[in-house]
Amino acid sequence: MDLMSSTSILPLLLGCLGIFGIYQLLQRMRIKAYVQNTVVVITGATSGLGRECARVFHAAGAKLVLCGRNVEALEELTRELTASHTSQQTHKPYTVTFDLADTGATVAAAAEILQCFGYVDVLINNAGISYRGTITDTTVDVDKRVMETNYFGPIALTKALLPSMIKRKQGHIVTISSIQGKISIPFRSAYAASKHATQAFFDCLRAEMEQDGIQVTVISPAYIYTNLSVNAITADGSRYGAVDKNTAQGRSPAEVAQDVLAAVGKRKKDVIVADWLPSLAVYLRTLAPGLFFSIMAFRARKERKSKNS
Ligand SMILES: NC(=O)C1=CN([C@@H]2O[C@H](COP(=O)(O)OP(=O)(O)OC[C@H]3O[C@@H](n4cnc5c(N)ncnc54)[C@H](OP(=O)(O)O)[C@@H]3O)[C@@H](O)[C@H]2O)C=CC1
Ligand SMILES: CCCCCCCCCCCCCCCC(=O)OCC(=O)COP(=O)(O)O
Repeated sequence: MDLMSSTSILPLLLGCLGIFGIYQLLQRMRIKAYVQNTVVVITGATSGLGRECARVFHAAGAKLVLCGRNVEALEELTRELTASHTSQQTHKPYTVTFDLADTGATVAAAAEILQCFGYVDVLINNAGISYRGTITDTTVDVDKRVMETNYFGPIALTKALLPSMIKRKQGHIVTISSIQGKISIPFRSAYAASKHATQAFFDCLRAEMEQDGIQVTVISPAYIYTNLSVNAITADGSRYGAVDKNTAQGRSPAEVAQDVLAAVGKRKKDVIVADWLPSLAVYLRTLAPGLFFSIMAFRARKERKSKNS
């Protein structure tokens, strides 16, 4: 009987593994076919997740337009990508420099971006800044600065590029939000608000653009080991300047960039890129809000106490 069941289970297991392998292969082919030779614009390409996305999409054969404020960093990345050798046919990236917090500059940059290859297939709104502070100490100017970069900048760029996508009846808007676009964590008010606004805007956009054949993907990662906390602004607008423990324990940006590529290639609408705890927190916020709020209040008390001691 044992022999019978093991001889019938083994081929079944091998069959399942084979089907899974074929499925994975087909998925990879689908992603590659979607990205190869497509024009992909990446904001915040000078560091962290944006730079890794540039590497991953370049290696997949995309035609890149790399955006940021730091010309030298963009040029250095372009040199690195141009010198890299893969079996895949790759394309030399263009660079466009502008400050997303400046709406006029962003709209002008959109025209420059369109001139690079004549059209845009995929826009990845990745650039962003973080923030740390108590609400009572934070000036409204700081709230506005975070919103300018994380919300108004990406929506201005998206609005400026949309007409050409609508004309072509083709395009894909990708936005890097955060778990903090779904749940709010104490002492991150401006950041969480900007990411919640981002989630809301791009959810509306997805519905409005469906008839025009334009895809919208919102990606919400948990902690990634980048310079985000170093560049974060504080209650008085000064730079935070340190790597937080949570950030240092986060996933590698190269790994998350692979998840971004997969989400784009599979035309996902909304993706959480996180381990079980942040994912559970998102569900808890919806299913047991009272419990979630108590946990956040406890977290705030604990953090305040450790700062004061
Ligand atoms: N790190 C994390 O734990 C997580 C990050 N995210 C999100 O991922 C995205 C990328 O962040 P990450 O790579 O971690 O952080 P980094 O600080 O490493 O990168 C941020 C990028 O945004 C650009 N940027 C910032 N301000 C502006 C501006 N005003 N105009 C133009 N570009 C600007 C920076 O370019 P410049 O050279 O011009 O400064 C830089 O390239 C952000 O949207 C962030 O919110 C989401 C969840 C977790
Ligand atoms: C059994 C119940 C468990 C409920 C657990 C609630 C615990 C809440 C954990 C919340 C983790 C959220 C992680 C969010 C990570 C994230 O998005 O941070 C990335 C950033 O956006 C960067 O932010 P930073 O704060 O580093 O500037």
